[in-house]
Amino acid sequence: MFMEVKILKFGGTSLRNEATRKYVYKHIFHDVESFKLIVVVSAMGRYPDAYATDTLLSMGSDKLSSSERASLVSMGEQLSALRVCSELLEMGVKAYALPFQECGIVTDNNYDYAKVIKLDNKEIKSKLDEYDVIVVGGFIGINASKEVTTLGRGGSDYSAVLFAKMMGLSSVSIYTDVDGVYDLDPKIHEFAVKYDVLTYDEMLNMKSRVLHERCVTFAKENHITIFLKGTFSSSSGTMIEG
Ligand SMILES: Nc1ncnc2c1ncn2[C@@H]1O[C@H](COP(=O)(O)OP(=O)(O)O)[C@@H](O)[C@H]1O
Ligand SMILES: N[C@@H](CC(=O)OP(=O)(O)O)C(=O)O
Repeated sequence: MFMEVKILKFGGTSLRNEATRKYVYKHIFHDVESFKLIVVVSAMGRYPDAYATDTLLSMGSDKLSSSERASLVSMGEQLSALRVCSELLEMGVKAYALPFQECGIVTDNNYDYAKVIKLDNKEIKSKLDEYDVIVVGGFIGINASKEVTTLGRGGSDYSAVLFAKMMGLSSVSIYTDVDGVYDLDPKIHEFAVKYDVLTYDEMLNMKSRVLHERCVTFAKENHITIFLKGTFSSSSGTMIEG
């Protein structure tokens, strides 16, 4: 039976521990009924959590080359994908953790803030024929020599829209620890007001860290609607489009 593909991205704050990942799996279980899923994951948690990006960075010397630093830091996303995949398999879901070499996001050699030069869906498409859920680390790409590169801090949001483009999809769902985009950071401002809908330009002008700038710019250029939703909430979130 043909099933449409859907992309869900979960940030590090949603993947921090078993309790938070229970909410992640609720969303996956809901959508896997009707779609084949590409689940884009960030590294689990924040510093000093064991495998968070800044924890990994703190283990590396300044003397590492940028390629070595990309290898080190990408391990957070790789571990996260393998852990989420393992937990899904234990729950009976036909899941596969896509290795970074198969991600199809081909970049230049700027290891810290790589520029995407090609999107190749061959590997992911063939795995989607076989599995119901493909779990893939966000924030990472590969260069022409199949070395790992990174897309810039916070770049997993960008990965989500890159996979949408790669698969010819017109929307992505990005889940985070707040239930939408607000006029001010809702964690700091008690009376912040949530937007139901925003244009790409309104989102870019806010300069908020809730979505990576590269993600919104790419979505705008490629007409990809972003649904920003709360992992721990059932509200409809914020829709970002034209
Ligand atoms: N205008 C805003 N609306 C919503 N969240 C915002 C805003 N400005 C800043 N934030 C912050 O963005 C955070 C989500 O981004 P981030 O920490 O990168 O999450 P994730 O781990 O899901 O990638 C929220 O916890 C919130 O504190
Ligand atoms: N883990 C990377 C990439 C990322 O996008 O993470 P998050 O989705 O948790 O903000 C970082 O911290 O930069």
